[in-house]
Amino acid sequence: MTDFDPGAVRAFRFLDCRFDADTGEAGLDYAFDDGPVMTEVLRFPGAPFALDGERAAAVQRALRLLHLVAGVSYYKAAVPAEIRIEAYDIDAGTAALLTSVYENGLGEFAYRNGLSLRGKIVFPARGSAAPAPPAGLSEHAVVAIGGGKDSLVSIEALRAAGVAQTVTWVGGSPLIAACAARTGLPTLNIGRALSPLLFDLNRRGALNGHIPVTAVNSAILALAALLHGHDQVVFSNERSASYGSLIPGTGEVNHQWSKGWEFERDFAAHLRSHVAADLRYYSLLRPFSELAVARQFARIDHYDAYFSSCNRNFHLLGERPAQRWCGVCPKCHFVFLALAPFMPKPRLMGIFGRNLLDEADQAPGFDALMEFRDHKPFECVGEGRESRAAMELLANSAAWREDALVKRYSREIRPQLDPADRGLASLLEPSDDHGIPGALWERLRANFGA
Ligand SMILES: CC(=O)N[C@H]1[C@@H](OP(=O)(O)OP(=O)(O)OC[C@H]2O[C@@H](n3ccc(=O)[nH]c3=O)[C@H](O)[C@@H]2O)O[C@H](CO)[C@@H](O)[C@@H]1O[C@H](C)C(=O)N[C@@H](C)C(=O)N[C@@H](CCC(=O)O)C(=O)O
Ligand SMILES: Nc1ncnc2c1ncn2[C@@H]1O[C@H](COP(=O)(O)OP(=O)(O)OP(=O)(O)O)[C@@H](O)[C@H]1O
Repeated sequence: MTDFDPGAVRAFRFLDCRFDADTGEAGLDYAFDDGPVMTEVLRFPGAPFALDGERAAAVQRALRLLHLVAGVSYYKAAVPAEIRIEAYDIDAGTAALLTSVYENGLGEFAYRNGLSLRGKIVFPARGSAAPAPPAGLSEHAVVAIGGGKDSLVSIEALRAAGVAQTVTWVGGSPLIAACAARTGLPTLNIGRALSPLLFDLNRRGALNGHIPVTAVNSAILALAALLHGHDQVVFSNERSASYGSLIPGTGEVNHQWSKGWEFERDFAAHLRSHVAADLRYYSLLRPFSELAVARQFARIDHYDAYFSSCNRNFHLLGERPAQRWCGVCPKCHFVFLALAPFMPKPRLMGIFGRNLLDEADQAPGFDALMEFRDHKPFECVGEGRESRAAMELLANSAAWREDALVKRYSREIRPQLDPADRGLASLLEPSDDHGIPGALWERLRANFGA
């Protein structure tokens, strides 16, 4: 049935949002024109919450920010020309942040749907906002866990640095729950249910595509931190996430824009200025490349039988893979390639249950990672130069050089590359763009050394 016509919708409406401190349940309401109310529901464990004074006010501001950011899932179903915010006003700074999140975060969605959204997403701003005061938060990290290698590297780095942390995730993934339990640390699992009406619209002809899910999770964790009186939200987005896929004729399209530095910098500044002056948001892995993070992950084997970076595990609806690693998607290809230079071969094959680099029919997947005759896939994978550098290391390794795809690289791809295009050293150097607190950064830098 395709009876929903996105082109006929005039306005997307942010109706209202509410939080019940006795139950820990939040409701976020949206609608198209005069259509039914679409409600997203979040459940924050730990209720009842005793909130008063500045912390109660900060929670209310964080709730509104979440309402505005999470609206992207619903807005994208029709991308109408008008946006209305009906229960409260936002200032120009908030409107600018949201325009950036919607325009950039829906970049892949727009490209795949043949739409041009630049300059067309207008959040109505009214009035001004006073700078947010501190909310009396205590030093404690709410650290996001996604079930893959990156957040586990951060969790272990925070543990080594002696930072108190609660391992936190959104949604009902059993895989993430198992990884979180394996850390042996305090955990927090936040429930999130999208409105069933959205899935109904999808079946009836709505526009669909990728949304900036890390922006949504960031807003959820910011609210969780305030509810628990914690002063920092820590993500594990690496430097490579700031670089998109280069599409001939279109330019750069970044699947993981909300994992990039631009989003992190702007969102962190917004939380401090508009939500609570003492709430920090940063990515612990921001200065590092995917390869530097993979090298760090290879130094511990505590999670080998638990983690997975394969996104096929994380669908809300439908099938999940029988194994933790499907072995054929871009994330499986990339993580196998990135870990191979830093892990004993039997260990890596034990994790994946197979040797992806000896499967000749998987050549197109690895070619795309290296940006050879294809663009980098729309997935959370490293830069092309990282994949080339990893393959170069394997081509020089007795353990790997006879495997089908490594041999093919040496024979067909390597001769076409400039040596500067396949070097490792510069990729392991940390960069300066990050928001990690000073003392922690010094310890982390030492911990990540060669
Ligand atoms: C797991 C996954 O990759 N899902 C993407 C997929 O969704 P699909 O239709 O196959 O199924 P479901 O995940 O079950 O979702 C059902 C529909 O629900 C809507 N929806 C879902 C989550 C949400 O937050 N908002 C939503 O509106 C949507 O209409 C779904 O069809 O394809 C979708 C369309 O391309 C993607 O939007 C789904 O991506 C999820 C939001 C997701 O969690 N993806 C992460 C695994 C992911 O891509 N992470 C990125 C981070 C990128 C970023 O910008 O933050 C990464 O690791 O690189
Ligand atoms: N369900 C979730 N709830 C909260 N945070 C999440 C969730 N899924 C992912 N994240 C966080 O989003 C960021 C990006 O996720 P990403 O999948 O890249 O990381 P990962 O799962 O730790 O590692 P990998 O890159 O190996 O998959 C990480 O900080 C991760 O902790």
